[in-house]
Amino acid sequence: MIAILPEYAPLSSGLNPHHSKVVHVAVGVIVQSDQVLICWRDASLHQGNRYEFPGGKVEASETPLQALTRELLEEINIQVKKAIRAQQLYFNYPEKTVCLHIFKVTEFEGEPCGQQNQAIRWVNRHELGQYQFPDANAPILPMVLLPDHYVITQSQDHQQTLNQWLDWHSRHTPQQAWLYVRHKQLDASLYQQAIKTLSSQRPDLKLIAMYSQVKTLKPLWPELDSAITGVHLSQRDLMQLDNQMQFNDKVQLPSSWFYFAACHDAASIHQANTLAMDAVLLSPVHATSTHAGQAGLGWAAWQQLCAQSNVPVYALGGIAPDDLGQVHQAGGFGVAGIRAFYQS
Ligand SMILES: Nc1nc2c([nH]c(=O)n2[C@@H]2O[C@H](COP(=O)(O)OP(=O)(O)OP(=O)(O)O)[C@@H](O)[C@H]2O)c(=O)[nH]1
Ligand SMILES: [Mg+2]
Repeated sequence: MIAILPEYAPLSSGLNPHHSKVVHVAVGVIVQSDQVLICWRDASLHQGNRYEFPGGKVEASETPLQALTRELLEEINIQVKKAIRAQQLYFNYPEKTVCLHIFKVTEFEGEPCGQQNQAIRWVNRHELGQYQFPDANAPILPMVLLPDHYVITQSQDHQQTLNQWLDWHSRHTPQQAWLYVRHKQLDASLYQQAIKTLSSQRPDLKLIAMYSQVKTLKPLWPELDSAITGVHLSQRDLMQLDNQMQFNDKVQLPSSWFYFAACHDAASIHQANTLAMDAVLLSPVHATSTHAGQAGLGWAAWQQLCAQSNVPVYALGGIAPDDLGQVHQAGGFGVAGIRAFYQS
């Protein structure tokens, strides 16, 4: 969901995040199954007379997470127990530049209650678009729809026909999964067939198509828009795009899609920030048999790169669903993978 506006000021535009004029704000998107908590923002406040996610300014002595914990206690009287680092949104309002440190809060103690008489309400995460938020908030709406798990198709083995490969994925992919349909050997028409087959056999899945295939398919197959949820760019695809304008103009892909990009280094993360990808897959955490000869980054290097991303980061490369807690500890958002993610 490319939501970039000229007011968004990613690091690459020359804005220094440590510049004293940037107001750092910790913001909590509190999620309980499909419900998200929103609060009314009084008309007297900056960007008031709208809904907001609770939070406030980070004080000089605090980390964003400490500020989040303090603000959520002060504003809605809850104790944050688990907060996942999700996004950093730099935005130039006419009056000031803010950096919103967005956390997804999944565990807390206490019953949320407006401590400044502000109205609060739980709304369905699919219906957030019906409410008006401060201008900087647009990328939060797609973020709350992102899954914890991002599943990638297995490679088609030599003894398998395409139909057998599709059948296998139809039978083994978990319910409601987001499935990246990765198949480098198919030409555009077979790839289209594969997407059609999977979306009819498993309408519950959210299919992510290869960006390189979609560029060719798009003019030929208008229904593609509704068959897939998003596209996945390789690091190479990502680095070949010069700027946002080029991305939208050249390929004319719908802005309602989710854009995922593979990243392996700091330059590609920087590019994903600039192009406002919805999420990145940072790999490989560990060496794997699918990418023989490629060394793993290891958690320490992975965490350092992850910290440079302004968009949600999935860990990929020798990762299993059980690693989600460790990924959150390292500042990541979700887990991605191949073998470990299927049902037997
Ligand atoms: N809390 C919050 N602030 C937001 C959001 N989106 C957004 O642009 N902001 C901006 O972030 C800035 C700081 O937020 P705030 O007004 O909550 O700060 P605060 O709780 O420390 O308030 P205070 O300075 O009155 O004590 C404001 O300029 C506000 O417009 C949002 O969703 N939640
Ligand atoms: Mg506040």
